[in-house]
Amino acid sequence: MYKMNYESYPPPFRQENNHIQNIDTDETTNQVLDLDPIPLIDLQCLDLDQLGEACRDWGIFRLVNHGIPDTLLSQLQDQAKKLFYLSFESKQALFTGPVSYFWGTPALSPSGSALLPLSSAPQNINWVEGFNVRLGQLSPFQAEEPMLDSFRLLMEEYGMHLSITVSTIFKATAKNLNLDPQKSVSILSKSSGFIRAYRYPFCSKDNDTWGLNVHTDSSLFSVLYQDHIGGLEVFKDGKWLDVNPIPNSLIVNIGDMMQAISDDEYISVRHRVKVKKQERFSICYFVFPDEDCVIQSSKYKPFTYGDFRAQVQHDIKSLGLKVGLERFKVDH
Ligand SMILES: O=C(O)CCC(=O)C(=O)O
Ligand SMILES: [Fe+2]
Repeated sequence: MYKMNYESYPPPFRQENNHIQNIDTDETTNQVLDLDPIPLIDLQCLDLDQLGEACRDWGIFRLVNHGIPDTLLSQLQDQAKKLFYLSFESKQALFTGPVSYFWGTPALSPSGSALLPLSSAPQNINWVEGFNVRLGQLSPFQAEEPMLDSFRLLMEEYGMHLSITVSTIFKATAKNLNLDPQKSVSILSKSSGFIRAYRYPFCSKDNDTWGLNVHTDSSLFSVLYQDHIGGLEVFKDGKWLDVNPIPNSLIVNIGDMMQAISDDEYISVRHRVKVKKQERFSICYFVFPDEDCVIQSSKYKPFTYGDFRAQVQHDIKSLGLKVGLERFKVDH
């Protein structure tokens, strides 16, 4: 049971009724939601055709029997919440090194700081704050603040579980796409993943404020654990669809790197996050190819993930948006 804490919000997110809303009640947690049409993949009896179909037609699927202990997921969520409820000033001061704090924009540099100063476009602020966790650099780091240190340990454990899960999925997709096993084994980086814990603050405005604007992920795969509030939407056949929160399941997205590797057979799904009249928490894991691994395909010029990331960062700084794979198309 948590109570909202006004001081924990970045100042632009502080609205008059922040203090009365958002007492996490058990009724909402136990709410049973209808299953949406998002494909369901069972990791314990993985069906390659079903998986391939989900990646081709949807670019997103719901993963069940994923093997990640429920207790770990709920501990992670609890610990993230505790950290989000610290005062805004403490969060700004506390998070340095491999765990950084951000708000108002999801566009970060590789070191985890905001790419653009928020003052440059206050009207485009994303209604979100988060912790960015660089998994490869987590181990040697020990936080003095005990709460942060437990968070670090949980993140490390979660990252280990997820790298196994994602590697199983990646191998299955490589088979489904008939990729050369020798080559594909070297694509998935063992060290470059990162995790983001998000809080989408309560928002009373019903205007064009978004938690996250429409985007595709740059990753190979992204794996999302979301709470019971909802807000994530995916674009499918010209329409936006809600991705309902279903207990004990994870959401897997295909990202741009997987779309390129698959020669555009798989879709890097467009998605966005709506703001709600309740706070929402989610935790997202992203996995990438090694920075200097060359991605060969018939649709794109050979490029490395390092090239891609540099281009995305350049476009965000100069145009204010990510152009993405279009930049690397053969006939561009
Ligand atoms: O929080 C969510 O539901 C989605 C997060 C997301 O799309 C992202 O971090 O790229
Ligand atoms: Fe995303």
